[in-house]
Amino acid sequence: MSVPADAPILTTKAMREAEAACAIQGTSLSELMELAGAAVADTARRMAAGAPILILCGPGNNGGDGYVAARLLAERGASVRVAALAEPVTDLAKAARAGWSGPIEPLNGRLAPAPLIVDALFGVGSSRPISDELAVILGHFDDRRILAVDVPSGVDSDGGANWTPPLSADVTLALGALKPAHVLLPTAPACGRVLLAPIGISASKAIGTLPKPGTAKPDATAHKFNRGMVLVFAGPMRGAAALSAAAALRAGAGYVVLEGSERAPFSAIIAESDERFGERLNDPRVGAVVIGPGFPAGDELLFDVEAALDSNKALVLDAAAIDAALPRLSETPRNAILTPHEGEFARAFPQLYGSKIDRAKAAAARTQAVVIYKGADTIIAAPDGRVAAAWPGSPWLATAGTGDVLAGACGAMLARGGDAFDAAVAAVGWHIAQAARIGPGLVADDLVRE
Ligand SMILES: NC(=O)C1=CN([C@@H]2O[C@H](COP(=O)(O)OP(=O)(O)OC[C@H]3O[C@@H](n4cnc5c(N)ncnc54)[C@H](OP(=O)(O)O)[C@@H]3O)[C@@H](O)[C@H]2O)[C@@H](O)CC1
Ligand SMILES: Nc1ncnc2c1ncn2[C@@H]1O[C@H](COP(=O)(O)OP(=O)(O)O)[C@@H](O)[C@H]1O
Ligand SMILES: [K+]
Repeated sequence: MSVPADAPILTTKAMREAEAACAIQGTSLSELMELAGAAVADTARRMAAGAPILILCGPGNNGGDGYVAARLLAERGASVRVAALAEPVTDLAKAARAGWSGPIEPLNGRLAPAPLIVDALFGVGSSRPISDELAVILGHFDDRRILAVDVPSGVDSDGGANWTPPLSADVTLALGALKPAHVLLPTAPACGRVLLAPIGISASKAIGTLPKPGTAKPDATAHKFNRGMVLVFAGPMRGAAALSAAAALRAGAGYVVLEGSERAPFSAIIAESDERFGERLNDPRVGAVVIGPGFPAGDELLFDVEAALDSNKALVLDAAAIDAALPRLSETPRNAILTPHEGEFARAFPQLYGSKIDRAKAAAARTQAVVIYKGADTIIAAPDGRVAAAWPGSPWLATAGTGDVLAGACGAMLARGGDAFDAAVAAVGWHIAQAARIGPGLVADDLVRE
C-alpha cells in the first residue's frame, strides 16, 4: 500500500469545481476523459503484461473512462473485453461507448474473468453502497489482479460514509487528484497502491499527502539553544514524559529540560525540580512546552496546563492535557499542536460530523490549534484549512508509548520556531520514517535510540 507523496486530495465538490475551471480554460470534459482513459489504458497494459484484460463499465463517466481505455488498448493490440452493468447515462459516457467497436458482455454471474480486471463501475459519483447482488458477482473476481479507475467501486470517495468495496484493488489510478477515500479508513487499504494521473486538472493542495521527510540538517552556525529548547512536563507516569523528552532530543531539539529527575533517559537531558522547572517557563530561550504524556486528568495536570498556557509559549498538548486546555485554547491564539488519538478526539470534540478530514478541520478551527488526529490514517489539520494525510503510516507504530514519542518530536519541531502545521507535518513524517527504519519488533523506546 502506498500513495504518492505531496499529492493533492480533492473532495467530490472540489473535483467538480476543478473540472469546471478546466472547461473555462479551454479543456473540455471529453478531452479530460480521453486523457483519463489513456492513463487507464497505460496502467492496465503495464499490469497485464500481455495477458487478457476485462474492463467492467458502469453507467456514468467512470464507465466512460473504461470504454475509452478499451478502445485505446484494442488499438494497441491488447486482448481486451468489455462488460457493462447498464447502458451509459451521461453524454460523455455514451460518446465513449460509441467509440468502442467490440462486443459488450452483460455483467452477471456467468461472466468469464480475465487475469486483469479493470474496475470502471463507479467513481466519485458513487451514491450508495454496492447492492448485495452486484457484490456477489464481483466477488468472483477477487482472486484476479484488480485495477480500480479513480476509486474502487463502492467507496464514498469523500470518506464520510464507511462503505467498504466488495473488490479490493491491487492498484488504484486516481484521476486528476487523490480523493479522501484513498487515505482514510476503512477504504484506504482497499485501494492498494495508489497512482496519480494528473490529466491536466489544476488541483489546490490545501489538502494533500505528506511530503517526503527532509533531513533537517542543522545550520552550519547552529547553537544548542537556537536548534530549539523544549520543556517537558512529567506527570505521575514518568516513563511517558521520559520518552517524549528523548524523542525531542532525537528529533533535533538542541536542549531538553524534563521536570523531575528519576527517569531522565539520556545524560544530555536536564532534569529539574518543580520550582526550577517552573522558572524555565519564563526563559525566553524556551521554544516549546510538551504536556500530557503520562499525565492522568486531575488537579495536578490542570495546574500545570494553566501554567503552560500562562507562559504564552508554543505548546504540544497530548492526552488529558487536551481537555484541560480546551476552554482557554482559542482565547489567545498561539502556536499549539494537539495530538489526540481516536478516543481522546471523541471526548474532546463530540458532535463533529463528516469524514475524519472534516472532523479534524473542524477541531482545528474551533481550537485555533493544529490538530494531529492520530491513528493508522493520521490527519493533520490547521485552523486555516490546510490538511495533510499520513496514510499509509507504519503499522509497527501500533504499540504503547509511540504517541509519547510523537508528542516529543512535535516539541522539537515547534521549538525551532515557524509554522505549527509545518512542525506537525515534519514530526509525523519523522515518526513514520523512524518506524519504517526499525520495522519488525519495534517498541517505543527504539524510536528514540540511535
Ligand atoms: N473529475 C474529472 O475531472 C474527471 C472524471 N472522470 C471520471 O468520471 C467519474 C465520475 O463520473 P460520474 O460523476 O458520472 O459518476 P460515476 O462515478 O460514474 O457514477 C455515477 C453513476 O453510477 C450510478 N451509481 C452510483 N452508485 C451506485 C451504486 N452503488 N449502485 C448502482 N449505481 C450506482 C449513479 O446512479 P444514481 O446514483 O444517479 O442512481 C450514476 O449513474 C470519475 O470518478 C472519473 O472516473 C474522467 O472521465 C474525466 C475527468
Ligand atoms: N496501524 C497503525 N499504522 C500507523 N500508525 C499507527 C497505527 N496505530 C497507531 N499508530 C500511530 O502510533 C501512535 C500511537 O499513539 P497513542 O495512541 O497516543 O499511543 P500511546 O498513548 O500508547 O503513546 C500514533 O502516532 C498513531 O498515529
Ligand atoms: K471504479
